[in-house]
Amino acid sequence: MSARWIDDPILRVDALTMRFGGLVAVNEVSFAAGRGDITALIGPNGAGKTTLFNCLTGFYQPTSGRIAFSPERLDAEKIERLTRSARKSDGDTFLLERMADHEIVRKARLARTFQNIRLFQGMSALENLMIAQGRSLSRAAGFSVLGLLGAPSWRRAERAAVDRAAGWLERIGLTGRADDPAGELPYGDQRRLEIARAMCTNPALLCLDEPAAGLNATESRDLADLLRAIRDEGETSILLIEHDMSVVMRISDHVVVLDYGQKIADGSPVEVRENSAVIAAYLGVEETDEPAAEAALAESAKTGSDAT
Ligand SMILES: Nc1ncnc2c1ncn2[C@@H]1O[C@H](COP(=O)(O)OP(=O)(O)OP(=O)(O)O)[C@@H](O)[C@H]1O
Repeated sequence: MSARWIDDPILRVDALTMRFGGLVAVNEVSFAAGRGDITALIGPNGAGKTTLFNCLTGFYQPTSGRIAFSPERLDAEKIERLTRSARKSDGDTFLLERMADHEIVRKARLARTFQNIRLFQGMSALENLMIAQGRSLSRAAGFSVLGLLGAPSWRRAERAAVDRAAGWLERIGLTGRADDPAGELPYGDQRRLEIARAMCTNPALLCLDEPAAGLNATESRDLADLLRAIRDEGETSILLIEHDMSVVMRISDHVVVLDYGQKIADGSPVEVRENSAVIAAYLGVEETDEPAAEAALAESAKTGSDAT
């Protein structure tokens, strides 16, 4: 079967391990995420999902392993050459485990959101989206005050930043609340604003840590629609951690399952849903109780049957 995560990965994780003292939170995990795909990382509590995310986005320095990423094209030979050198990148190919978090955001174009909302609560919705673009605005000004005062490139960049922010506010239905403090928006709106903020950095890969957490059924459905639309526009691939199986099954092209720090399954949503190890581990039941577990998984994913 042809799959983008095999034929055209944007991200390849090889034998990634993260230890905290004696605890192995992520144990020799390998997988790829397809360019243009929505890839879901699932697993029971404590499986190592957030730790893996933190390694991808430079919050943790992994104990060992390699994380190769390219917004354009992952080339195996280039990755091997890069691995043998001490360099962090070669053109548009990056080894993320060698990079700091700010470099990963800026140079490799990965953006992430967190389990807990991290908006600037006292700033307006619009300001949150403008701040996300601060770096490209500073670059347009040549990182100088004189640039701010005179450069046409700054004015063009500022216009583009405002347009982008306004476009995202409209898209997430918050135009009317552009000037309201982010912290006063309903929870579901804050979640979508966080995604919009990440999208304002023009990411090649958007990493979302439990974006549906705390959302009601309607908000979850809106979120799924938003993520599918982002994917379908073709500029941004998505990697998400999610416990809500209805969202996972509805939108994912590819699902990777962790349990106790190890990968136990990797495939299409249907393949993973029918995998007995996943049924047993993800639902935390004994293998002998698999029929009951399978029924429960099918129930939790039943609203995902409209997968595209
Ligand atoms: N900074 C840390 N120091 C020590 N142990 C940690 C640290 N971060 C995570 N762990 C441990 O690593 C393991 C994996 O945790 P992690 O948060 O990655 O799991 P998870 O799959 O994201 O879980 P959840 O779904 O509950 O968020 C857990 O046993 C956790 O206690």
